[in-house]
Amino acid sequence: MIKVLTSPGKYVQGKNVIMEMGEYIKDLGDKALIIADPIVEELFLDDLKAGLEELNYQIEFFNGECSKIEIERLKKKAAAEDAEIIIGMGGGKTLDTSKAVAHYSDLPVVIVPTIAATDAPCSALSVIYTEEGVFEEYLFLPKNPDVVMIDTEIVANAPVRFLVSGMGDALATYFEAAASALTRATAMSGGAPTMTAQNLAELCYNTLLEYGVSAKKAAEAGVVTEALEKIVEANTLLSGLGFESGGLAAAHAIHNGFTVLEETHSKTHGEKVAYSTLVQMVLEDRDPAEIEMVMDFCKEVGLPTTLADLGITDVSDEKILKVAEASCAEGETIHNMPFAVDAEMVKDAILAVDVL
Ligand SMILES: NC(=O)c1ccc[n+]([C@@H]2O[C@H](COP(=O)([O-])OP(=O)(O)OC[C@H]3O[C@@H](n4cnc5c(N)ncnc54)[C@H](O)[C@@H]3O)[C@@H](O)[C@H]2O)c1
Ligand SMILES: [Zn+2]
Repeated sequence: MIKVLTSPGKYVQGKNVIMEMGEYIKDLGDKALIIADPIVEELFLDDLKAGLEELNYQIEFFNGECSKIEIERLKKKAAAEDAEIIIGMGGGKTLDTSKAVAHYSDLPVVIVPTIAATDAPCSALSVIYTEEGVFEEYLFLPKNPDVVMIDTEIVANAPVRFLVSGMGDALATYFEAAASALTRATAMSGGAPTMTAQNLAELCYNTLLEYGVSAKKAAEAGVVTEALEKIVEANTLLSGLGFESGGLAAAHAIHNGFTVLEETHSKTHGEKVAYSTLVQMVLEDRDPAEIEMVMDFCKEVGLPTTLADLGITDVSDEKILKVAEASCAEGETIHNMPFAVDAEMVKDAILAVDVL
């Protein structure tokens, strides 16, 4: 059995690091195409310009969905501009798109998350959606980003819901890695989990339970504290390395299932993943006290624990079965669970979490 751990070339985190961006990327090339979430123009274009003083760059705004059409559009733009580096700046969708554009253009990529809402920044993976926002496929990339740089001042001042969503995404990491370790499933890294990945996933979970509430309060006040720094690292780096090299299992497959319901489209990735983590715990028949502890954590930080919280108010067996069937599609990570899982079981577990 071959074990593989994969990671970005460099991870940089801290207050106002965006002002020093040029320093960390100057060796990668001279001319950059910045693929920016439209929010960048509104909120921190000046800081970005200050951080890139000596670099030659063009900014192109992201269209809103990480779809094949958008990736193709930006790839053409990179070629037209003779870009030597792709810089992705924004939320998970902008970052995933930037990674894919860099891959197809054969260029290095620098990832600058402006929220800590998912574990997308560090991975060698882009999640592709249709133009309508329905999950389409995972695009596996040959390497992780060259640099990931996250400015905690920006994250602390973003809407709190995003930091909480990142905790939801990070919450799944330990449970999915633990399930994958039992089956020794091949993780997204291309090998079985190392001890390192499993321990990072566990550190991620413990950090959430210990510092999650305090970090949320810091973000509500718009201040950078050590607790906030710890949660940003858990959401971005620990969860990223933990899922990619530790393995995914039921929770993310169930998340993908939820995307078939239009009602859940206004909920974030992390919110759907948090609920799906509870569903995985029920499937696993975990100790009710442990499930209750995780539910209490979700309630305390504001993650969904009912289907209504996920936007699904008109609940029917038929509708939830659709979610469950999509979760169990061939090739889904739910099949990394240490026991056979079928759509009926998933449907019942989704409904059970709602009543719990
Ligand atoms: N590739 C991976 O390994 C991986 C892992 C987890 C999730 N994902 C993907 O990530 C995506 C979800 O990412 P997301 O939740 O970040 O969504 P997103 O990229 O849609 O961003 C959410 C919103 O936040 C806004 N935003 C960004 N920065 C902001 C700021 N500082 N202040 C205010 N608003 C800001 C954006 O404009 C956007 O409207 C999904 O497509 C999911 O599949 C990928
Ligand atoms: Zn995720």
